[in-house]
Amino acid sequence: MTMRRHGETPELAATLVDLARLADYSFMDTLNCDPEGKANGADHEPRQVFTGHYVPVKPTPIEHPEYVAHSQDLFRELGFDDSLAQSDDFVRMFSGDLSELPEPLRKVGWASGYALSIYGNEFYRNCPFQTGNGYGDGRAISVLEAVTNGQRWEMQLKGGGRTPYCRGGDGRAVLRSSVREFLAQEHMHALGVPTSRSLSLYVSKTETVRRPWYSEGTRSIDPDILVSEPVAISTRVAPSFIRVGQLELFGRRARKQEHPQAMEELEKLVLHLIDREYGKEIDQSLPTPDKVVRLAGEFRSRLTSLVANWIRVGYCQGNFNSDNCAAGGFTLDYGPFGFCNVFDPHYQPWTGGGQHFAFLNQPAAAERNFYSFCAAVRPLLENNPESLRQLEEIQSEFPKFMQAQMQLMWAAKLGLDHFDADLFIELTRLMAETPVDYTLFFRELSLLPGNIEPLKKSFYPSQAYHAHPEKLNERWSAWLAKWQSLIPADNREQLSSQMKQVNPKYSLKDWYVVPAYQQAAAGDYTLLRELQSVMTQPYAEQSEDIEQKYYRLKPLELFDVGGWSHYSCSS
Ligand SMILES: Nc1ncnc2c1ncn2[C@@H]1O[C@H](COP(=O)(O)OP(=O)(O)OP(=O)(O)O)[C@@H](O)[C@H]1O
Ligand SMILES: [Mg+2]
Repeated sequence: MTMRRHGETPELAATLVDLARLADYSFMDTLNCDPEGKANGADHEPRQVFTGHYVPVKPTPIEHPEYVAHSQDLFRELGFDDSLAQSDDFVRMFSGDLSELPEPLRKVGWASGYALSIYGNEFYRNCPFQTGNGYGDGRAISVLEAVTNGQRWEMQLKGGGRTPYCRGGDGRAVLRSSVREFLAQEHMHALGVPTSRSLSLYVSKTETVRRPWYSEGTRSIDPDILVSEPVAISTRVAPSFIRVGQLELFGRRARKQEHPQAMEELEKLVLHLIDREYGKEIDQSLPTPDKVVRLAGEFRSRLTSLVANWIRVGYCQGNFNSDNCAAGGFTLDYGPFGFCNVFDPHYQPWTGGGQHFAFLNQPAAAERNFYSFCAAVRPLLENNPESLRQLEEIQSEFPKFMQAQMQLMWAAKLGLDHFDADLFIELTRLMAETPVDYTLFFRELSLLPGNIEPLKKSFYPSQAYHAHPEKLNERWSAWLAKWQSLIPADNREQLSSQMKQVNPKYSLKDWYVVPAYQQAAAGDYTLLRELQSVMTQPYAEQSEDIEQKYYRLKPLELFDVGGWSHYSCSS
């Protein structure tokens, strides 16, 4: 699909011919297909999948799809014309109906199995058969691999209907969670944080499903009502959707010698991962054990950098299990995530997630996922003590690398060349005690204030502050003076603009998104479009009107409100 040239008819541009030209399904021959999978993809009942990397599955289209949004940025990168997003055959394909696709596009998509480790502990209970063979993409179905400008992309429908891994679920996603994920992916990309991307979002005008959710204004921790919500399909795009959990599924099978091809299937998946995600970093001609060791080193650097970036922008993934940890080292699965308002090391929007996935615990959670990754690939090194030793060294040095990334990140947020532990510790104390709005504080600091007055814009009213304003103000002033003595005195303008590239002005807080998806459910996409525009340029100052709306403290009455501040389930 190319840019529409002048003089071309919309009908021509709206065909899928160019998309078909970009299509490349060669992986289907490299990887193993589940031998029990039905070739026509009519495989929608939960069942055990014992072998194979993917199962052919036909998506279930949503009824009467309506266009909600597409990512103009990603369309541009792919060379797609914006008008395509609303053209009939594009809408049909990306709302789940593959039945009329021309060759070589395929009328059947695919889903993959994966395993789950929660904070490093292997789980089987999540699988309805208690074996792990029934867990995986329960509602995510890939429909296309395409190569454009030398980059290969996999396109995956989320909410595209049941797969053998649906575990009794309906295979659907609702508009609410789809809007959140759609906006968040493109926002993260604009923030410079590696992520799966958003292609398109369509909603059904007639089909709804019931989900537990929060009544308006409730402070209940758990959802207190069941609501009927329109179903939607969003399409996300990435070089691959291989998760640490997916490597684990095959690693566990190889470790337990579950079937004769188990080791070969693990090796194929690992080589596929390298090809899709690490082709530039890892030499094709190396023997597998060397490739595995290189892979571990590269993944460690991506993962540590990713998590430091999350913390830089105030992001909490919320559910950082191994099955939500992309092996390509980018952000995946925007379910119970959140961007923090108040700085709080324990910030965790998902009430079911526990403290181990909270904001500043994410480096430790990443470490656990990295250990699960190492355990998954280890069987490939069994006969190779030297490679095993190297893998163990890479694993044991994870905390050191993670800490180095964190210190680099904090130094950059503060505009410093070096991390200063004392300055940082006093800052986190002050930020927590006052308390401050994380985004506003660092953005105001990026303007290099001469005194603490401008920083007060980020202070939330609190008893602690009001009880002893002089005391805290004094400590803030002392902190600021010390900070000023550490930043370079010359070229302040350059320092300020550098800090503004690290400290975003806008981030996608939930209290901005709730009204947008509520409006969208009523068929009005005005707010959603505004958020799309504001949040895809998060470092820019933007207009005064936008600043007044989106650069401010969270209203106190919205704290602790279910659906606005926390959720027990987000799907
Ligand atoms: N409505 C549903 N129907 C079928 N399966 C579901 C449904 N909701 C979640 N699942 C499956 O439950 C598992 C855990 O859910 P989780 O919230 O991590 O994933 P998700 O948000 O669906 O997906 P992803 O990780 O692909 O972004 C996943 O395997 C997912 O596919
Ligand atoms: Mg998930």
